[in-house]
Amino acid sequence: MTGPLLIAAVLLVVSWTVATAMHLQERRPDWHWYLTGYPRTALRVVFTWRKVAHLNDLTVSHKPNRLLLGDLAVKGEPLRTKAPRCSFPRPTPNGLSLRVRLHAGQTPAPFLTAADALAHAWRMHAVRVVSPERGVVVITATASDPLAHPDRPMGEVSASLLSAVLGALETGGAWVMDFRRVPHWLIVGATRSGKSTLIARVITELAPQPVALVGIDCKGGMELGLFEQRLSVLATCRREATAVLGALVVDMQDRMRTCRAAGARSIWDLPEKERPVPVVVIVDELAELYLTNGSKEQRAEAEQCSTYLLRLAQLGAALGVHLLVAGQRVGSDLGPGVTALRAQLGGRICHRVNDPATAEMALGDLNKDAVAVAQSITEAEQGVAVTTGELGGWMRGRSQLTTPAQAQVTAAEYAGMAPRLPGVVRALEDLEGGGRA
Ligand SMILES: Nc1ncnc2c1ncn2[C@@H]1O[C@H](COP(=O)(O)OP(=O)(O)OP(=O)(O)O)[C@@H](O)[C@H]1O
Repeated sequence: MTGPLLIAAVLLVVSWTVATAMHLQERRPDWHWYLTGYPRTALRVVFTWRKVAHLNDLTVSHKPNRLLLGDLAVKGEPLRTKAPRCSFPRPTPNGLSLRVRLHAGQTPAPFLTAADALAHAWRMHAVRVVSPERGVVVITATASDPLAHPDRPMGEVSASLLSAVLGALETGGAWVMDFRRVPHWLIVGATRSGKSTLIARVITELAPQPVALVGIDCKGGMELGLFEQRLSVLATCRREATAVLGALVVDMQDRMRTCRAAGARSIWDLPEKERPVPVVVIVDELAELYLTNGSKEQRAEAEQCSTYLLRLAQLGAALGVHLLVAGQRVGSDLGPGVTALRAQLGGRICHRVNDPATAEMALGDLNKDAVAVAQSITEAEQGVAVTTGELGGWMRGRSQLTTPAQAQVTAAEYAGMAPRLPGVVRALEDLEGGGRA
């Protein structure tokens, strides 16, 4: 009797364990990883490190080369290789990471080359190698592709003013655009790479917040027009854009005076009741603001527009005026103001690009490694981008797909939240009175 009972009990325990594991995997993939995948993989890394390092030329020779004659080791002493010391793998929500201390004479290059081999040896989805300081490389391995489910980033994200959860990063964590931390952002990418989807996502996230959204879409408002109900102002041609940006510069000067009178260094130091509403200016297709037909009038307008944008970028951070600028290209060929503007846009997001120069322009001045990674994004990877992170680092991320219809619904839902910007609206109305372009 005890035999069947025992079998039944074992079956019960096994099925309960399997059910719990499946539930965890579905609901809390990070816990599932910590409890099952991480211990196994950490041990695999520790026990295979020496061998893997040896096979991938990550070791140094223990004995000096003077014992070698051509390819032969003389004196019959076997050459002993020494793997660099690595820390015990630290768990991350979707993988693990370890620090490797290089031997004298070693460089991070062979570790970068060996990334694929390490991923295979450790049965991981991908391995990334960075060198945060001289003599050290950090190897980060991810167990599954978090970019396959950008709508399900792991870990908690605290919702804060002026921050938007865009999707997931390759670490599995949330990809957050926080304008309080990084005040201005540049988004580049070829056509159909995911720029508009990302903008739609940002607007969807900011719509419920007490933030004024100003749209500048010189393609006749075709993209940002979808969100018009939630926008405080929408400019649909360069003439309107110049008027709107000029009025924002005046508004910014008012803010400056308010701060000075209160002895505050930024609007965030002002008492809440006196604090002006933060503004995010969204520019879709930057090139439209700079391109001219060569006429004197158009060149003057483009120059004026560029000066206003630059001024907002230079002074806006502390005064609660933020820029989110998107375009297919941001080259100096658009005009001299573009390079200066780009330097002010500290946050960079680079989708798939058509030419290496665009990736270089978007990321090259901040991080050279990131340029090569951005260039490797394929056409099938819509929404995937390389984004700059903290301390000059970078990361791949994928935005959560937000369709125009979804964004439109959200914009309509929060239409009543759109703060009024009387000075800016007046500037646009004055222009209409004088005849729109
Ligand atoms: N994060 C994403 N996940 C899945 N699919 C995406 C994502 N982002 C974009 N796509 C797909 O790619 C298509 C093109 O995206 P989007 O319109 O955002 O590109 P774009 O860079 O703005 O192009 P254009 O410059 O021509 O306006 C979308 O219709 C959508 O199907």
